Amino acid sequence: MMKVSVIGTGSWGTALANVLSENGHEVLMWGKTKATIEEINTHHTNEKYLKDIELHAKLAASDVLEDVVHHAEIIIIAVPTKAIRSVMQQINQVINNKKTFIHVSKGIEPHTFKRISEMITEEIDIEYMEGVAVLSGPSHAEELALKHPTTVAVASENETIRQIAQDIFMNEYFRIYTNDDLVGVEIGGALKNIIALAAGITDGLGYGDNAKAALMTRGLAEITRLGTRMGADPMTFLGLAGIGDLIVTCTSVHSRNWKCGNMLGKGLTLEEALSNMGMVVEGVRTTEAANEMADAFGVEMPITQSLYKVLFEGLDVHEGVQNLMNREKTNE
Ligand SMILES: NC(=O)C1=CN([C@@H]2O[C@H](COP(=O)(O)OP(=O)(O)OC[C@H]3O[C@@H](n4cnc5c(N)ncnc54)[C@H](OP(=O)(O)O)[C@@H]3O)[C@@H](O)[C@H]2O)C=CC1
Ligand SMILES: O=C(CO)COP(=O)(O)O
Repeated sequence: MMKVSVIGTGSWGTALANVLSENGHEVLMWGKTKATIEEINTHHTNEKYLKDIELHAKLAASDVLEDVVHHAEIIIIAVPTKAIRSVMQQINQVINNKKTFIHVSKGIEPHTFKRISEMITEEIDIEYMEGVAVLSGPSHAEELALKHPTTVAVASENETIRQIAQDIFMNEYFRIYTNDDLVGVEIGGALKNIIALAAGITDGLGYGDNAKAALMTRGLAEITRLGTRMGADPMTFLGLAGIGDLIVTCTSVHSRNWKCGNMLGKGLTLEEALSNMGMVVEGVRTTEAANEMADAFGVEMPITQSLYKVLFEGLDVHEGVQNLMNREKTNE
């Protein structure tokens, strides 16, 4: 059994830390909100993020980053993409030996187009970096916390790290597949959130399964186009981190991206929809990044580009759908 640290006490960090504790590892979580830390340590719950779930009795949390970083050689990073750089900079201030980072976040940084593993590598001094991996796939925290069968991929350029990640997480309800396509697994997890927002919008507008199936299929085509341009293996997008995660996020009642899109389809503004959520909706910022990337690399991404106009330029959602349907005739 191993010591593992988990950075982030939100829904995904808590669900994964709970699995690691269930698997017998000695887990210490870090979060910035004292009340959450106290609740985890005292009541073994995290009601804001994982309602009605009793956490493993040995799962512990702290708001002292230094203690959590020094606790283990394996560090799980589970904060929203927007917080990655600042959290990694704080970790770099207190780190004192080599660590393996396994991140579970789904996004791309606007303007720089950096993936999460690239941001982590940039922010941690090289002498403290053992390696980095991503864990991603169709997995809502709410279901994993209930021990419902869940499968994900873990990708790293380093085979030993892939195997360590597989070994620490895997159990009878959480099945981990290794994958050597770090770029593809990160890009698939990030870009599916854009399509889930769009699927939420068409559901909110009252369109049915035809529209959603169209978005998922044509969405996968544009994810694959941008992903391969970034160096991913196109086959990755037919796996858990591609189509698998696209299915779960576009069809699940748990998806924050789908829920946010649904509110937009029902007429709420982006600001209103986001303030109703209270949890991270990664797809909004990723749409900004992917829209810039589509322009910069000359990759055709009509769904992403229409959604960008809806989110950031005030395009009416009905018009967004009409624009997509009335594009130039083309081959599949
Ligand atoms: N939820 C899920 O089912 C899944 C989520 N993911 C991905 O995991 C990542 C995290 O998501 P999730 O756990 O759901 O998000 P939540 O919104 O549930 O929680 C976010 C967590 O990050 C913390 N946080 C936010 N900003 C900062 C900051 N600047 N510094 C330190 N901590 C910060 C929050 O702290 P506080 O509470 O103190 O504000 C909170 O603990 C996302 O990229 C998401 O896409 C991936 C698969 C499944
Ligand atoms: O990535 C996820 C499921 O695999 C979580 O999706 P949401 O952020 O839309 O809830």
